[in-house]
Amino acid sequence: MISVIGAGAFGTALAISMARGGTPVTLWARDADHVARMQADRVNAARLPDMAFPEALRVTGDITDLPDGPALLSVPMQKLRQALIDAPALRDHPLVACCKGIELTTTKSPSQVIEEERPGAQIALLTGPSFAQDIARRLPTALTLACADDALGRDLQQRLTTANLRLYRTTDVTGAEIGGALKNVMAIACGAAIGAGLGESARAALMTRGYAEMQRMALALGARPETLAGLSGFGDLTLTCTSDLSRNYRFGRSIGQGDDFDPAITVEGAATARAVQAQAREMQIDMPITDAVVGLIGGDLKVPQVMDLLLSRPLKEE
Ligand SMILES: NC(=O)C1=CN([C@@H]2O[C@H](COP(=O)(O)OP(=O)(O)OC[C@H]3O[C@@H](n4cnc5c(N)ncnc54)[C@H](OP(=O)(O)O)[C@@H]3O)[C@@H](O)[C@H]2O)C=CC1
Ligand SMILES: O=C(CO)COP(=O)(O)O
Repeated sequence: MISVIGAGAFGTALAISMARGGTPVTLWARDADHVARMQADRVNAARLPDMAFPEALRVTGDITDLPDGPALLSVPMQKLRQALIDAPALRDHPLVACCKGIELTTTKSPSQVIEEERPGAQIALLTGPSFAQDIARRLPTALTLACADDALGRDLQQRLTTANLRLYRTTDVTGAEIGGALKNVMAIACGAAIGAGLGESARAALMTRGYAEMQRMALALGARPETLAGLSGFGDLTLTCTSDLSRNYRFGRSIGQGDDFDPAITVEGAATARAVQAQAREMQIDMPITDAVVGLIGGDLKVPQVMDLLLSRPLKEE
């Protein structure tokens, strides 16, 4: 039995994929009207249209109505702490964070926020390159299941793998979290470059130097280099920086084009860029692309100024 907390695009896609194999899945949403619509229509028209719910998927608005077994926390990073505060019934379940980002107010990662709110809880992270639409459409996807406790990680890997969702395991939670958080920041930078007409070569440079920033921060925090080279780092960076399906990329592109962007759309990299900048400054790590993204989002910099700043940095070894 599996619970999914948060009926956004990703939580709904995971719930659909896991229930298709016959595993009973309970999908919890906070809004009573949304719950009623999903129960009546057997589809999440608001967040993941046209994807019918399998029989084994049950929708509830009652947080005390969750079965035993792992609970997948699928809310945006900046809402994770509040979701845990609002869900006291979530106590003995293994908690699997499905969000990508760093908390702006504390510079904590998903697992650190969960540990603060539920000391001693069994914690894991599900991350990596996958669009909700692809998972729900049964397209093949591969993700990282990160868990410091290898025995728990093995158990969750077995329970959460589905016919189209292949999970790889790691005990390097820090590496997986930093990769997932920072790739969104780099996707905003790439979107801005493409939106401003700077071309594919500029995007390749930003992806590569962005990867160097991801590694610099992750390794300083004790992560393993191979995690960054895996699905949760290189894999997700590639997907998010190159696809129109990515909200972070599209947000960046709108900045590059000087267009408005719907503020209701989840763009994890925006708050995370500011959180990472604060953390990098404290750790004295050089993160020029992250700095540029913060400047672009705040409106302090325009894309041509950013390119001048990045291109005029002192020449150095790669
Ligand atoms: N979409 C995707 O393709 C992927 C997303 N992810 C990650 O998954 C996470 C969630 O993203 P996604 O599902 O796309 O987001 P969406 O914007 O589709 O949905 C967010 C969901 O979170 C709910 N929510 C917000 N605040 C709270 C709260 N305090 N308590 C409970 N629920 C809350 C919202 O509820 P309400 O509707 O009531 O506002 C909504 O259902 C992000 O970190 C994202 O990076 C990872 C891989 C793929
Ligand atoms: O994390 C994702 C793909 O792995 C989804 O990316 P966006 O949040 O940018 O849409």
